[in-house]
Amino acid sequence: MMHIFSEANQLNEALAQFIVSAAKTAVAEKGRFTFALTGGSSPKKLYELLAKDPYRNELPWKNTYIFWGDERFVPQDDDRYNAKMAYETLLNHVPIPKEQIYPMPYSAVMPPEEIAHQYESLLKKHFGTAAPEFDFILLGMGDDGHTASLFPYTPVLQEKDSWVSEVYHTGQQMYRITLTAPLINKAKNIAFLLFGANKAQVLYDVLEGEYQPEHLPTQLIKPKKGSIHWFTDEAAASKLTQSRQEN
Ligand SMILES: O=C1O[C@H](COP(=O)(O)O)[C@@H](O)[C@H](O)[C@H]1O
Repeated sequence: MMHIFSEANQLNEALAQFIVSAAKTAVAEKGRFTFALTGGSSPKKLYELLAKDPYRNELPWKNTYIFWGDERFVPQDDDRYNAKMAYETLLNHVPIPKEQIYPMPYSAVMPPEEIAHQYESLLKKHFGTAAPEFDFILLGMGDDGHTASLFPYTPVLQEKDSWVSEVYHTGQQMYRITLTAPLINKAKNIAFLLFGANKAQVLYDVLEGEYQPEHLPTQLIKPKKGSIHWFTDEAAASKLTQSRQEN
């Protein structure tokens, strides 16, 4: 479903309300809300908004468990570390028990494969060995069609069994850790957040172009039972056909 707004503020408010509603539903049904955050620049204002009332007050922090969809394999104090921004804008300002926050760790001595295995074990401990179903996964999308750290033409796109994987980004010469598409697709709610004219062509290609997930990994995101929501501004949605904008 598309949610298109003329202004970034309206978009962030609508997404914040949607998150609150999903969180309340999850807590009412199961007593907890499992929420995977995204990195990149797009969610910064949303996180700042969630850290303020009324959202801060309305979110069930004591029953909320925070995870990440992906992480850059850099030290925790590096500005590129996705969790750093989330702590600074949101998590340091809300009454969530610290032990309910699970950033993807970095280690200078352990290889990224090992960290990916550790994070998968952590998810198994948390969700049990059956298919983990996040209540909410927030995602962004890069200009190249990647989402989380599912980058074009990387082996992780073929992953069928693992829930978490390392991936090497040759351009950035950096390892990343990412949830895999099969795991993301088990989520109850998936919301993409994107802004700006620079995302217009790729959004059109992903939603209305040929299915070529090796080139546009975001096309792999097709929830099995859950729902997918696209929160965008008018600039990002500007190349979509009218009928798509209305769906
Ligand atoms: O590198 C990343 O980029 C994407 C998109 O980021 P944005 O700055 O264009 O919003 C993000 O979804 C991902 O989590 C992050 O690691």
